[in-house]
Amino acid sequence: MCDEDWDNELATESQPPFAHNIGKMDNLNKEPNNNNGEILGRGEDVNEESNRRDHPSIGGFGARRSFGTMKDTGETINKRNQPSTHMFGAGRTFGRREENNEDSQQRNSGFSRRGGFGEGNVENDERGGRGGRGVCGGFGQRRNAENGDGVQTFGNSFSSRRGFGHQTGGDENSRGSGRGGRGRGFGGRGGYRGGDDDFGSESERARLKLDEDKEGAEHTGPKVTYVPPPPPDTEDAIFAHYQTGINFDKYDDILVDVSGSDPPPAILTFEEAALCDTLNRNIAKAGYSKLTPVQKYSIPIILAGRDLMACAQTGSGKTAAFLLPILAHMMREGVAASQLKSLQEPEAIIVAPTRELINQIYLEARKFAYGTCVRPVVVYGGTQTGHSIRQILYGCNILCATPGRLIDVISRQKIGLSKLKCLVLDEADRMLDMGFNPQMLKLIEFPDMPSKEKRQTLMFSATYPIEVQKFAAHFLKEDYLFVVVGQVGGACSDVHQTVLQVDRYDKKNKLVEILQCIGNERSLVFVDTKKKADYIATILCQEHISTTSIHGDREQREREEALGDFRSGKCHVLVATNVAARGLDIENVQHVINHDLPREIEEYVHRIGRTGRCGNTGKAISFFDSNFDTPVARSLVKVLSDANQEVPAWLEEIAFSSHGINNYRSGDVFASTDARKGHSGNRNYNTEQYSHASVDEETWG
Ligand SMILES: Nc1ncnc2c1ncn2[C@@H]1O[C@H](COP(=O)(O)OP(=O)(O)OP(=O)(O)O)[C@@H](O)[C@H]1O
Repeated sequence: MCDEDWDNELATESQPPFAHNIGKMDNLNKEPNNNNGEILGRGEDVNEESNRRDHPSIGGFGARRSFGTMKDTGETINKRNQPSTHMFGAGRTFGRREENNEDSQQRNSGFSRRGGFGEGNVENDERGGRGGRGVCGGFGQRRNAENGDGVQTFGNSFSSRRGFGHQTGGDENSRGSGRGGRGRGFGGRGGYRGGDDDFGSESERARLKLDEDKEGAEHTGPKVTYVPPPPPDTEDAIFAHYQTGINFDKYDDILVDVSGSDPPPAILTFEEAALCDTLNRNIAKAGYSKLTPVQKYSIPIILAGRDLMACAQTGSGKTAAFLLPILAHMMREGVAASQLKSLQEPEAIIVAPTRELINQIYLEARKFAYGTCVRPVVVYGGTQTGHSIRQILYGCNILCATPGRLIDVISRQKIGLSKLKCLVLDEADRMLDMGFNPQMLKLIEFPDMPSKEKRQTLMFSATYPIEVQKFAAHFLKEDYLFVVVGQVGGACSDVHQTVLQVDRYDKKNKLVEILQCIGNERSLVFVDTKKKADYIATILCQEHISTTSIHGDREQREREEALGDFRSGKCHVLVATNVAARGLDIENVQHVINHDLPREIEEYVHRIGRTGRCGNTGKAISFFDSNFDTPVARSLVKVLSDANQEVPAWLEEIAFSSHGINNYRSGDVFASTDARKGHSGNRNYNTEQYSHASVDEETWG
C-alpha cells in the first residue's frame, strides 16, 4: 500500500526549477513573533497574551497583506459560502472570485485572498474529466499540468487529481487554468507578509530564506502550494467541545487489563495526577470533569516515564491520555520557549496516519497547552512545505506530523531529534502496518533519534493485530506496559450495529432509501474506492441529500473544506474512503453506513467508531454483499457478538461455512490481551516476516 502522504509530500512538494519564484513569495511570508527567545524556565503559566504570541498559527500568520485579489463578478461562485456539495450541470469551473461579504472576509482575514482561479471553462479544457457531468471530484481525471496554459508558466498546477467541474474548494493555482494573469503564480495567492519586525535579525531572516530557496532548488517536481487557514484562536473556539453522553459513566464498568512488570497504580481523579494549575484550568475549560479508563491507567504510566502500548475503544479519550502527561512533564521539567531558529528540537513528536487526524490532535494539544509557553506545531502532507517549515522555525516543543512530512522536515534539518524525549504513535497499528512501517523504521533510524532506551515511546489505538504488537517491539523498551480497556479490537459498545445483506446492484437505492429515512441527521458513508466516493456523493446530491466527500484524490483544501462543511452541518452526509476511518472526532455523527465493508475488521471497528463517542450513542449500518464480503464474515460475527449486538442468522451461516472459515484471519484480531503472553505462539518476529497490511484501495494521508 502506498502512502498518500508520501506520494504527495515527497513527490509533489519538491519544487520546480523555477523555484526562485517561490523564494520571492516566501520572502513575503515571514511571521510575526514577539518572542525574544528567552528560556522561561519551568514552563508554568505564561499569560494568555504571550501564549498567543507563541502560537503564530493561532490567528497569527502574518500581517495579512493580500495580493492578487479577485474581483467580485456576477458569475462568481463563492466557494467560501458554498458547502462543498457536489454540483451539477455544465461542469464549468467558475473563475473570478471576490469575497465581499463579511463572513468570507472574516475567514480570510490575515490570510490569502486567493487569486488564481482563472476562468477555466473545463468544457473547453482538455484537462477536464469525462464530459459534462460537472460533478464534484468527478470521475477522477487528473488535471495534467503539462496541458495547462498558464500552468507551466507559473509552475503551479501540480497534479491536482481532480475531475472537472468540481465546485468544492479549489487550488488557486491548479484551477486557474487559462488566465495566468489573475492567478499569477504565487503572487496571486500571496498575502502572508508578516510584521516580522519584532524579532529575528535581518540577516537571520535572510539566511532562513536562503535556506528555503536552496532547498527548493534542490528538489524537482511539482509543488504543493496549499496553505491551510489558521484555526480560530478565540478562547471559545479553542475550548469548544461537545457533551459527554449518557453512557459516559458506564466506561467505569469496562474491565481493564495492565500487563508488564511493575505498573504504577491507576489514578481515579484528575487531582491525583498532580498536574499544574494551568493544565487543570484547561482541563476544566475543555469540559473534562472525570477521567476515562484509558486516562486513569495511561496518565500515571506516562508520568512514571514508562513506555506504553494502550488499547481502548474508539472515542474513549486516548488523545488526552497521552497529551496531558506529556504536557505535565514539560511543565515540570521546563521547556525552551519559542525562539526563531532554523533547526528546532522538539521534546515530543506525535505521528498519526492522516492529515485531518494529526490536525485534530494538534488542536487538542493547543487546547491543553493554552496559557503555557509550550508551542505545539502541526505539519502534514498536501500543504506547502514552506508553510510547514515556517510553522516550525518559530518554535516547536511538540511536533504533530504525518509520517511523510515528518521525515521531510527532519531530512531538511528543520527538526532535530537530539532533545526528543517522547515519541507517540497514534493509531499505532496503522502506523506500524506495511503502509507506514518503512517510514517509521526510517524515523527511528535517524542518527540523532534517541535510542528506545533513551526515549519514551507511546502507542495508542483501538485495535492491535497480534503481528503489529510484535512488530512494535522494535520501538518499545522491553519492559513496556500494555493497557487494554475492554477487549483488543473490540467495537464501541455504544454503537448499535446492523448488518444488511445487500447485493452490489441494490446498494445505491438502499443507501438513498436509508438516508432519506434518516433525514438531516449527520451520517458518514464509507465506500471502498475514491472514485466511488465521488460517484455516490453525486448520486446523493441528485437525490437532494446535501453531501460532500473526502478521499485521497481530493486536494487538501477540498478535504478540509469537506470536513469543515460536514462538521458545521452545511452538509449532513460525508462520503468517505478509509482516509476518514480513524480518529476523527466529529460532534453528533449519528450514523455510520458501510456502503462497502472494509477488507479488514480493524477498519470496520474504527469506521463505526466515528459515531457513539464519549458516552454518546450511535448507529452503524453495513451492507454485506456475500459475493465480496464473505472473507470478513467471521470477524464481523465476532465483533458483533463481543459488543452484544444481534448477529443475523444468515451472516452466521456464511461465517461458519467453509468459505468463511477459510478466509478467516485467525489470531490476529482478537487478541484478548498482550502478545507477550504467548497468543498465537511465541514466534520471533522480524521485519521481513511482517505482512500485516491494509488492502483497501485508498491510500493514506
Ligand atoms: N475525560 C473526558 N471527559 C470528557 N470528555 C472527554 C474526556 N476525554 C476525552 N473526551 C472527549 O471525548 C472525545 C473523544 O476523545 P478522543 O478523540 O481522544 O478519543 P479516541 O479514544 O482517541 O478515539 P479514536 O479511537 O476514534 O481515535 C473528544 O471529543 C474528547 O475531547
